[in-house]
Amino acid sequence: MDAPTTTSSAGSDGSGGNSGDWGWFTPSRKPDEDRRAPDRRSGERAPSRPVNPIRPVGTEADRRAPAEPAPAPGSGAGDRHPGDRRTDDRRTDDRRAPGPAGHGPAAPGCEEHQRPDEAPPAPQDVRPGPDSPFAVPETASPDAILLRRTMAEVEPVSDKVTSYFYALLFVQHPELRPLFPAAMDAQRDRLFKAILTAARLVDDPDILTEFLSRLGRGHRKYGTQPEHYPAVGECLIGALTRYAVNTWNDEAEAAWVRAYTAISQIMIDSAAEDELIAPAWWQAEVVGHELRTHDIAVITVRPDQPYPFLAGQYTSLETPWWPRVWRHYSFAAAPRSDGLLSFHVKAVPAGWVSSALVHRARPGDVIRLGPPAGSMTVDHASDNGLLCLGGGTGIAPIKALVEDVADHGRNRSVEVFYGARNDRDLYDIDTMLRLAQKHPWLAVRPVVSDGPTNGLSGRLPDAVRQYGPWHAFDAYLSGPPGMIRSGVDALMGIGIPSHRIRHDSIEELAAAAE
Ligand SMILES: NC(=O)C1=CN([C@@H]2O[C@H](COP(=O)(O)OP(=O)(O)OC[C@H]3O[C@@H](n4cnc5c(N)ncnc54)[C@H](O)[C@@H]3O)[C@@H](O)[C@H]2O)C=CC1
Repeated sequence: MDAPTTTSSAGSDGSGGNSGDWGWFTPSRKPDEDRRAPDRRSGERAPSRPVNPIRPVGTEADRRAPAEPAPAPGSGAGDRHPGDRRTDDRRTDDRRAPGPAGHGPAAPGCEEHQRPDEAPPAPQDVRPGPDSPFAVPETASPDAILLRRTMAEVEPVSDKVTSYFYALLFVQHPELRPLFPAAMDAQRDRLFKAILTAARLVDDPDILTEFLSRLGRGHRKYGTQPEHYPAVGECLIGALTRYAVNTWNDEAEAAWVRAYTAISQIMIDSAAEDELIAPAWWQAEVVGHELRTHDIAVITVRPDQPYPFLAGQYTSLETPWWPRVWRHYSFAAAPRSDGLLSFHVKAVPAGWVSSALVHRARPGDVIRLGPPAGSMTVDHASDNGLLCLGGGTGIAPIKALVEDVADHGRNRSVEVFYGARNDRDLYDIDTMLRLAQKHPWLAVRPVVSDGPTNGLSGRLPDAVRQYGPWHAFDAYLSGPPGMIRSGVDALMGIGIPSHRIRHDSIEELAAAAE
């Protein structure tokens, strides 16, 4: 979320608070292909910890009750500065069920909940259409049909559902508030989106288990405990009950309770297994901070204990200045013998974490790292070449991949197209060209889209089309979401099949860019 999140790589720092791995899921691989933890001891399993059954919050009468227009903790008006760690303002006096008229918790931002004197919305046909993300496949199980119907109904009002969900959660369970960032802006839809993703995958147990296991492990760094899951489940059901007025009934509720119970169980079990082999987070001291442009820094850190990862992966990172706000960054170097890790960070407008890392962090500061994640890694069993497109700071994991190929000594052909808006933004070109001088199997081509250059002009995908042939190459893309989208289209257009194209989750990159 972040309080439960993840998948692919990153470098993401949108504005607002969030944490975690929620939105990062691209179901690209089956669990047996997951190479997330190179040193994971596969045989050892933690005993399953049964999840408590969840109990729906509220009653039929409550559903129609209005919300009291008071801000919920962390919801705008009531928010403190996100850096403020105080937790002494828990609204224990508000600890009551979402209640009869006038006593229910307000959704953040005082959103318009239904008033008691309003007629309930007329029942409508809310069956998901064929183009809906919640379209019901013919093979769907009865539970999946019920879940998808609910989702299709609440999706257009997901903002309200999410606000109400968090209002319920923080009023009913104030003890959970400190697990979340002080400012909830970006966090708000992460948890809910992840729940919906899980519910959508309910008929695909392999992918669902992979997603939830990653999520469960990723939640350890937020301090999530097994006993928190029923609380979240109750409030989820409470929010759905209120907003899925057309599709909610006993059957739907039972399906959601079953789904949520199964979801929680997988997350709890994977967290328990992970506890046996890895810390919930790593502390890392900043040992190098190099400002490459006015807004891009290369930061080197020393973890307090060994940090196993693969080149091409990313991690989540929390700074001391914005507690509980986690951002994703890719490792900018392959694993090193001295254990140091490096990141490329661009300060984006209203990006709290990125701005702090670029303009405030200094050697000696201590940050926290979550576990490694992402599947944009090199298949060392293949002889294919690597075609790499790195846009802006998206060059960071590409550099790590190049080093990884070099470390494996197989001299596979690697062709890097390094895109930037202008020459000045090619902040890592010297490093990349040095690598190319050292390794005859590596070619690096700078591509500048918005200004004069002595190199290639235009957009990365167009530049790639001018070269090739690429039929014996696997493709790796890293950069802004628009570049990934157009890059994937271009590569598929020139005949590279989708299973040989790797990139981080576009959804997450897009969310981070908001
Ligand atoms: N720092 C890190 O570790 C990582 C960062 N990222 C992501 O990379 C991005 C880097 O942002 P900036 O450096 O500001 O890059 P930018 O916005 O300056 O663009 C970099 C390159 O991508 C091209 N590009 C941008 N939009 C495009 C589109 N719609 N179609 C085709 N080409 C397009 C540009 O022409 C330029 O060549 C961020 O979204 C970040 O989340 C991705 C992976 C790792």
